[in-house]
Amino acid sequence: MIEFQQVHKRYRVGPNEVPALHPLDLRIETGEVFGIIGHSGAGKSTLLRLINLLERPSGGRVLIDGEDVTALDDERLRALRRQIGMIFQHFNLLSSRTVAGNIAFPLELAGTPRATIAARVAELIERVGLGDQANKYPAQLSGGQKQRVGVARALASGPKVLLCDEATSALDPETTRSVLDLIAGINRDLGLSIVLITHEMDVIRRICDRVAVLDAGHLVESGTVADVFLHPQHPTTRRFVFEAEHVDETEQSHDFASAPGRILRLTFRGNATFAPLLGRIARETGVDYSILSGRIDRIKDVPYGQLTLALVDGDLDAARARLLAAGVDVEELR
Ligand SMILES: Nc1ncnc2c1ncn2[C@@H]1O[C@H](COP(=O)(O)OP(=O)(O)OP(=O)(O)O)[C@@H](O)[C@H]1O
Repeated sequence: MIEFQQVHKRYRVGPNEVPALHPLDLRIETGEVFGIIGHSGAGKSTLLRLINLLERPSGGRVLIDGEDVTALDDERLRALRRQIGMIFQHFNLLSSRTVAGNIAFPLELAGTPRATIAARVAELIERVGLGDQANKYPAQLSGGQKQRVGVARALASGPKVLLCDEATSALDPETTRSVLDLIAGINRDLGLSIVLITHEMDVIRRICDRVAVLDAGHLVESGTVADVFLHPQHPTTRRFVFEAEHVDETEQSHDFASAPGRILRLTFRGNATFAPLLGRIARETGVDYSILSGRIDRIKDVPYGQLTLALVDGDLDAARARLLAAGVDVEELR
């Protein structure tokens, strides 16, 4: 478990101290995929780099499995860093070394015996799906392949935590999906805790269990991805969600203004997404409805549906009560 307790960070710029993170508390559970989302300059990299002490907090404590990492001496800090792998937006591979050589590098630095390195590298190359690329150089690889090397290198010393610093931001959408699937598989198979930072809600939606939203150095919202994604509270979170869904909030409220009756937003999760509820409840309660907007998608592996309806006639309160009883989240928009 990684815990931030009243952690804050200021950078010294010339004679001034500039705040990058205001005091925040955050807990990342062992084995989860935790996402941190925010716009450029929000403090995401700073927060991530406080975990392996690439940055030191200006105040507060960072605990890993109950141990205050800011109090570690150099030797124990080196040991801690071996427990924490990291991958980067621009891969940070050594261009003069092959795929195998890049993956072997941290093991060589740690003084691991040659035979052990060779076996471990072969296993990692298979693990990240680069079986036939071991002797290629980074310049001969695609972006997705380079990031697979980055992942293998980060896993080389058998870490408990993997930090991902905008790991897919330089990749096209299809490659992004395949690298995210690789990371999700590593979390599932090896039980590693994963902390990733991104400015894309789609990345969060695809692989994270929980998410924290940073805005100008403040932690403004956190929770399960389903709760935050389906019911965003803070304006910054709402912007991320609407952006991911290609929804223009102003246009939408204009459309809704001309719809008749009451307006409800229904959120279906899991199996309720595919249940034939609406037609039945409309018939039973005499309510008529028109669909103003809707989507069906997935959050990680769980399907969800979100529909905004304009409801007229019939017994609207009975319809609402039946939806609630069927496990549908109901929000009254008007
Ligand atoms: N080494 C540094 N010295 C001075 N200021 C810094 C330093 N690193 C970051 N900052 C400032 O701290 C704030 C947070 O930066 P940080 O890189 O953590 O944000 P970010 O959310 O990761 O942004 P981006 O997505 O652009 O990388 C920004 O205002 C940035 O300019």
